[in-house]
Amino acid sequence: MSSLLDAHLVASRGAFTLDISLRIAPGETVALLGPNGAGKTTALRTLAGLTSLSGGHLRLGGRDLAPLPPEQRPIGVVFQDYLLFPHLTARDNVAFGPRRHGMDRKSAHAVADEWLERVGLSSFGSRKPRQLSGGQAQRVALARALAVDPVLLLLDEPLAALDARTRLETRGELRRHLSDHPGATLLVTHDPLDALVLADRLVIVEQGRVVQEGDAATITARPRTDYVARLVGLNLYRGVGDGHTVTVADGFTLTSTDTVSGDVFLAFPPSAVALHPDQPSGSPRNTWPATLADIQHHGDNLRVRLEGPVSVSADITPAAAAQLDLSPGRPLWVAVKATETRAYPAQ
Ligand SMILES: Nc1ncnc2c1ncn2[C@@H]1O[C@H](COP(=O)(O)OP(=O)(O)OP(=O)(O)O)[C@@H](O)[C@H]1O
Repeated sequence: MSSLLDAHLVASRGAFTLDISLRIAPGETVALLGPNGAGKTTALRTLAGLTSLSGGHLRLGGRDLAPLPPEQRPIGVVFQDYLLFPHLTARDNVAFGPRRHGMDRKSAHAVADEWLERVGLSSFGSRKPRQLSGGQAQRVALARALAVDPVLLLLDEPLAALDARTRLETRGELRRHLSDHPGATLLVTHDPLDALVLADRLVIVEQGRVVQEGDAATITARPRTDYVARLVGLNLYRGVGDGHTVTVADGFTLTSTDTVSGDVFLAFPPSAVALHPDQPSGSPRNTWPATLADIQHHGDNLRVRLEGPVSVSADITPAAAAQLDLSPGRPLWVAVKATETRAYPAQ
């Protein structure tokens, strides 16, 4: 599909340099994920025109946006700090965009009322921002960004301020809107669930560069950095492959049913790891001795971190934990079936 947004964003903020390419097709939602300080907000700011480009290009629907000031860009923005006009009511905040695009007051209010209803705030239209909770203000900001039918919609952690229940509802609501939205959408989020539910494609940035992009299934199956592996909850190792074995640390090899060679990654989920008090015998599995370093709750299970020739996370049930008598420093044996690992080229 041809791109609606075609951008190569190069910009500096202090010592930090952003240099990423982004393409988004009409109707497509792309999630931009990355650790703190990766450059996500800087990317949004360059798209919105709040930080200028020092290189690259920025085209939306074939039109060069780079020379345009923020207010002339056909872009709707919800920033993390969702600045609303403090002196305007919620309704007038949402009506502001349509009014600025030349709509008469009555029609703009009708559009605003419709959007306020969609975000569940129809009875809050006459309130000023200071009379709204953070979550309500965020939803007004969302309504305000959507009310102008933007060609490019930018969402910076749009659900972060909402409580769990409202977040669930609003996420579903947002998903419905995004699937109707003919424009391009860029969503910045720390929440992998938001990304998986809302986005068609993920772009992962670290230190101002794209480290991985693709659909959720591809990224989940084949993470390429520690950050991505943690994000999708996998153990990830880089090593040298030779047939079914991958040397991931000095003299330490793991076995996979995949066939690989050269520079490769090997990944498996914490649920694929079994822990034993003694060396397991007989089965053709990856086994090694390790020491328990940390235990945390993870849903109904426990996630255990072990140190050894490589560090590894394991998910175990509370019952198994009780049997193993887990305490920090406890020596254990780790076992991972070769069939549960995935090995794939790093390049
Ligand atoms: N005004 C500024 N002056 C100098 N450096 C800045 C400025 N704003 C941001 N930076 C730096 O730019 C880098 C990228 O910041 P940015 O806010 O884009 O990251 P982010 O991915 O959005 O992070 P977070 O997830 O924490 O919001 C960081 O190293 C940050 O310290």
